[in-house]
Amino acid sequence: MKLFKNINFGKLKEGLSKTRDNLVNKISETISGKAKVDEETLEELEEVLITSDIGSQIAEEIIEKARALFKKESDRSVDNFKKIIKEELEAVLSQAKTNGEIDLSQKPYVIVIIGVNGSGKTTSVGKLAYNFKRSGLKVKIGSADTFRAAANDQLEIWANKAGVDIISTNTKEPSAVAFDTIKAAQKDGTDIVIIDTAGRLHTQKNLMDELNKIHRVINNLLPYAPNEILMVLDGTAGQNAVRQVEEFEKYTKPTGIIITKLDGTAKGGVIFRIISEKKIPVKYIGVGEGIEDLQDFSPKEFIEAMFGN
Ligand SMILES: Nc1nc2c(ncn2[C@@H]2O[C@H](COP(=O)(O)OP(=O)(O)OP(=O)(O)O)[C@@H](O)[C@H]2O)c(=O)[nH]1
Repeated sequence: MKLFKNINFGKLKEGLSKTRDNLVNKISETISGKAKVDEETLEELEEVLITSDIGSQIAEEIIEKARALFKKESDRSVDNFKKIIKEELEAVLSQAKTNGEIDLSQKPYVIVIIGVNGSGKTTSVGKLAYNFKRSGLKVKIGSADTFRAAANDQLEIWANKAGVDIISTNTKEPSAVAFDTIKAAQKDGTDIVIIDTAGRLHTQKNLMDELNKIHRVINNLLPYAPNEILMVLDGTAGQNAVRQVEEFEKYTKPTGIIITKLDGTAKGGVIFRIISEKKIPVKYIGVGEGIEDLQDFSPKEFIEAMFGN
């Protein structure tokens, strides 16, 4: 089923302003006043790209591509360079693209949300539930963050705001909450179940193992599930976000990524590294604290918003 697409271009552009300053505006400064992009300028540009958060590998590839194209085309104008870099960055983001559809042939469709503490999991669950509800789907949230009492209250507030059901048996263990939520969903024909989990670090082996237990319990009830394991990454963590994915991958297999807090950070360039190195699709991006501020991720719109056209 094709879902309602939540992309507010103005908000996206505003949210990416610091990342734009750090990347696009620095590129513009380096080439401004120059009629042509010569070899010396290309080297300066490589430096700018490397010091942004896109990572040195992508930076080098872009400069190599520009160099090769300039040799062939002889159009060394600043505009042509900007065109090349836009196309290259969009190609990086398109490496792990999704069609934005979900398969409801078997219900409920189950999404498990994972990530380190404070990355924005609970907030993203609330926003996701709201987006799904707007697509006309019946949604149920399972509050399997049974470690932090406040997390439950927080999630209940979000569920109320989104107007969806929540199962929060906070005296139980997380996998039992997942069990109860799916049972309840089967009973009342819920389309989508979203399971929130407690924040954890890869060093907490027992908590990491618990993720597998939640997975097993869901899979025992529904052999096709979970349909999605979405890892939430705090965009302000920059390069650290890539390491977090690698550490979690030792225990579980994230099928998609949500990058939060892209508003207010200059480090949004990390999205390029995540996609190019991990080849895991970025499904949603958080650009604010409000319920409408979880947007669908689209490479084209993201690049247009970054370059500010
Ligand atoms: N500006 C901004 N803030 C966000 C965004 N997403 C989450 N936050 C804020 O980040 C903080 C942490 O969010 P939570 O959703 O509580 O994070 P969590 O991962 O559930 O935290 P734990 O349960 O402690 O692991 C809150 O203050 C949120 O308002 C976003 O996209 N933009």
